[in-house]
Amino acid sequence: MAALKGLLKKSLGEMDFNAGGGLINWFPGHMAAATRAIRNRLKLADLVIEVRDARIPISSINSDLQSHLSSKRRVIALNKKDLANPNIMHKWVNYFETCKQDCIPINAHSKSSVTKLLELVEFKLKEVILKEPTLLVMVVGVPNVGKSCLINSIHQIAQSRFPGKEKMKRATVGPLPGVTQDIAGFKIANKPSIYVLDTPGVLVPSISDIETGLKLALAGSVKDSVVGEERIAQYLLAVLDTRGTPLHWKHLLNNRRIDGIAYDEENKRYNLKNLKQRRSPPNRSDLVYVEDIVVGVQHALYSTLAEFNGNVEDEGDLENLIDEQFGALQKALKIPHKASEARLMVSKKFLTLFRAGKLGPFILDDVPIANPV
Ligand SMILES: Nc1nc2c(ncn2[C@@H]2O[C@H](COP(=O)(O)OP(=O)(O)OP(=O)(O)O)[C@@H](O)[C@H]2O)c(=O)[nH]1
Repeated sequence: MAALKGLLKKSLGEMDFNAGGGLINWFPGHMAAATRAIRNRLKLADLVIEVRDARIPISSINSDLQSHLSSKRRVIALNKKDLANPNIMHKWVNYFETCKQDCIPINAHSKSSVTKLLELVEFKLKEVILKEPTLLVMVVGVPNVGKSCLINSIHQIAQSRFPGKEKMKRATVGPLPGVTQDIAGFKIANKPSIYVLDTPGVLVPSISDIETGLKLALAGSVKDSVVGEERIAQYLLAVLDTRGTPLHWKHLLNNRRIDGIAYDEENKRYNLKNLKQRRSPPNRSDLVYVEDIVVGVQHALYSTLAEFNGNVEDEGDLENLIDEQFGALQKALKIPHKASEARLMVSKKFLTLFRAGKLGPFILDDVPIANPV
């Protein structure tokens, strides 16, 4: 890991990062104002669903608001669990359990997964509050963690539970008794009535170090243009190499060969002939094409790492390996050799594959030994 950190420092050093944000302008100014607004809105909520990205359960937080959030009734939803490594996810769930913090891995696109989250929310509210006529649940989280998708799924579940009922238009809620505010939400339960507010609170991520910023960028919570796709891709390659991940792909690549994709040593490409013959209907060709690319990318990273004579813990060696991998990826991704912006194009395509989960499930944050959430 020392090599990875050294490499980050070298490649990003000129960006003069410091805890206050340095020269990198990670977020537009108006987001800080949003944090103040959320603080006020949070006062209305009886329970908060804090959505985090399951691939970065700690990096996707707003540390300024953590004390505020943990003092409320809170359920942490680790969203995008379909993109996260289930074995490590299990460790994260244990970790949150040890911290006595309710947490549930979800997929915001899946109705059954969101239903389980709502069951937990109802349970948490009903176990303590029976008399309140109206209870409010607020969804918060940093950008791109899936808040809107979650709220959409909640909306659909609410409609099936209470068909014909209108959205709540007005409710007597607020920090002071008798204060009435216009609030829109979806009813998810009766006795007591529980509503989920239809607008999420967007939290500003806390970026205490460059690696946290890169993890957020990799997960899509920070715009690519802020750090640059090449740096993000370089970071991803460094993580994969130092963890030895591409070496595990050997097994996958072998299985795929059995599936019908044979590697043609002579022409240095995957031969899809058998696969195409066996698979029908023909409109699966797009799928086969993506599969072909993924196999090519995995093979490129596997073979460069397997043949690498250096030490991935050495900063210079790691940098050389990554440079070589950019070249191998360029071939695998079929990017014309002379493309002047080849490295940028490689980075963009490589990141797209990673973000779509095509390179396998991942968790970038390490599970802490202990400590609060
Ligand atoms: N694979 C996967 N993708 C998801 C999941 N939930 C959301 N997404 C995707 O993540 C992206 C961001 O989702 P949004 O719901 O717009 O996220 P948000 O938190 O509302 O984003 P902001 O509006 O930027 O605050 C979209 O492309 C979603 O399709 C999930 O559980 N799994």
